[in-house]
Amino acid sequence: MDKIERLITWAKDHGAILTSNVEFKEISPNNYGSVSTSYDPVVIEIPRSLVITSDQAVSLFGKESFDKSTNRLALLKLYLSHSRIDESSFYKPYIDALPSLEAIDSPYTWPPEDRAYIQGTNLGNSLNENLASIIEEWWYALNLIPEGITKPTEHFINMKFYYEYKFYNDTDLYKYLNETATSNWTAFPNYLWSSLIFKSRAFPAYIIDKNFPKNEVMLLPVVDLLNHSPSAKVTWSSGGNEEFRFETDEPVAKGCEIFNNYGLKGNEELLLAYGFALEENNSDSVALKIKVPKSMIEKIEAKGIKLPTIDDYTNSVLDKEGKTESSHEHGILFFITLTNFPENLKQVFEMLVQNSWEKGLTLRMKLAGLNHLRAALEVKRKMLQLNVPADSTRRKYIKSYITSQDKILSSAITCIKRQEKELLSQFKTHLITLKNVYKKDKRFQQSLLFLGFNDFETILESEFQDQCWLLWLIRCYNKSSYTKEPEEDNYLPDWIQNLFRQLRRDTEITTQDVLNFKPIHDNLVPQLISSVPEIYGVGDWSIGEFVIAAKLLDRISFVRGKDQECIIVEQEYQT
Ligand SMILES: C[S@@+](CC[C@H](N)C(=O)[O-])C[C@H]1O[C@@H](n2cnc3c(N)ncnc32)[C@H](O)[C@@H]1O
Repeated sequence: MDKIERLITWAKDHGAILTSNVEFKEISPNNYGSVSTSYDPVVIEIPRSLVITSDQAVSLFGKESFDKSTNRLALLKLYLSHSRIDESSFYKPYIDALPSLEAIDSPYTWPPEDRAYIQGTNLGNSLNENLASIIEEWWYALNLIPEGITKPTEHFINMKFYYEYKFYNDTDLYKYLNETATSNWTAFPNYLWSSLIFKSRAFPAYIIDKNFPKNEVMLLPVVDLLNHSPSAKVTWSSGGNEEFRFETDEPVAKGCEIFNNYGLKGNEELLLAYGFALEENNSDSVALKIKVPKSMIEKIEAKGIKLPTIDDYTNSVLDKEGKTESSHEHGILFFITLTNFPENLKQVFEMLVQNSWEKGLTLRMKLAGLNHLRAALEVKRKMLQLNVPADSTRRKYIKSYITSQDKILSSAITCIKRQEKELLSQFKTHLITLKNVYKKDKRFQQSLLFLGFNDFETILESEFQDQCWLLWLIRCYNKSSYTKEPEEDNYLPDWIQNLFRQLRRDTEITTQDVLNFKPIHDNLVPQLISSVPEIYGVGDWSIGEFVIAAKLLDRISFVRGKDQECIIVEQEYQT
């Protein structure tokens, strides 16, 4: 009799009730599940006596340890590790049928070459941090084991891991996590196994007993053999005897797998806690963490922008532990899905680019915000390694995870581009591109011939745009010196001249500013004065003007897209 048969027999012998169409089998190597043998609804009932709750851990470690503990689950996890060495355990048929750490195949235990594929993803980036928090929890639990409990002979060697793991490289860690005997129950790898068993198989305990706190979990033999389908319609309930009842809402066709529904889980959580990912997963999301100073959070909230709450975090592998609703002290965590691009994420970026001349929400803030956000998403997308060979089940899952992240990021970027395009066309008359300047300011255009720029493309090729902007802004400032220029030959908006003057008056130029801009000034001005004195030999063209021009450009423009095109925005600036 194999381990699954033994488990089912044990469960039935102790009161579990299964409809006759439920058959358990190995669906794929190491992956057990159930199929229906006839077109009928499925019901599985598990009596309370078969369920593992914290009550069992209390009976092993004593009530005192539990009362001392602020983390009851940690002791329950230790209980499960311990139960593997307990040959007389009532739950032995269940414990024996649980998958090994290797079979769960969480990224924690992958070999370094497979972990390398998820580098740059949220999952990859947070893996070591997540592992560290499980190690902390293990350490905490070890210290709660009462004196009277016999520990393995290697117990003190096990404890060394707590102090040494930080010095382990990926290969050391891989070896350590995969080579520890199950009998050594206090060793960290066995605690990790237990953690993953609870992550991937536990149910809320209050379903069978309302006295359990909402966050307490239980293990349900037999029902936890069902695999996950996000489209499965099932009901979990309990009758008067504290039994657990699983039922499918519809009949399951003969030969089809009987699925449970683990809830709305993204691929990141599925891969980390369950060791698999779904190719098509509507619940998938990309988490984006934005670090923002506390004062800015207050400013954002004062504007009425609603930031994500703790509920939004529960499905993420990032930032789960110990978060309070409004702290955001480690960053604000946003979730982007294929169908939902969060408005508040956009609003936060708009606030982040606000400058001291902007009081309300301006057009420049909207455009700059969108561009910064797009850049952040593009960086995230570039980090993804899409070329994972699908030559093993694990790599197939990795590929599904990464492909899905890429799809979500790409759709978010498209959404941003669309919103930007709409703004650009709606407010076209408020925007000044360098190309506009080059076209409209004929005098300026001609003066650039002396620097070797015969057309606008040459400016782009030589990456002279920034310097070009500075020259033109200073020319705007000096507008009053060009009274002899015919109006139609130049383009020097008064509003820019006014802002420049204002900034020139209000700004104290530092030595560092002068040092920064001296090379640009010295490289351009003497040559231009001698070649085009009617433009560059009149008005003010000192280093100070270059400093102010750069500061002004920064305040009245935004930088657009991959080409980093700078565009000036005409709007109300409150100087
Ligand atoms: C609650 S258990 C289900 C029983 C499990 N298959 C077993 O052999 O013990 C959850 C585990 O089943 C596997 N699993 C569940 N749903 C899956 C799916 N849709 N595709 C692939 N593996 C799945 C994963 O290994 C996951 O960690």
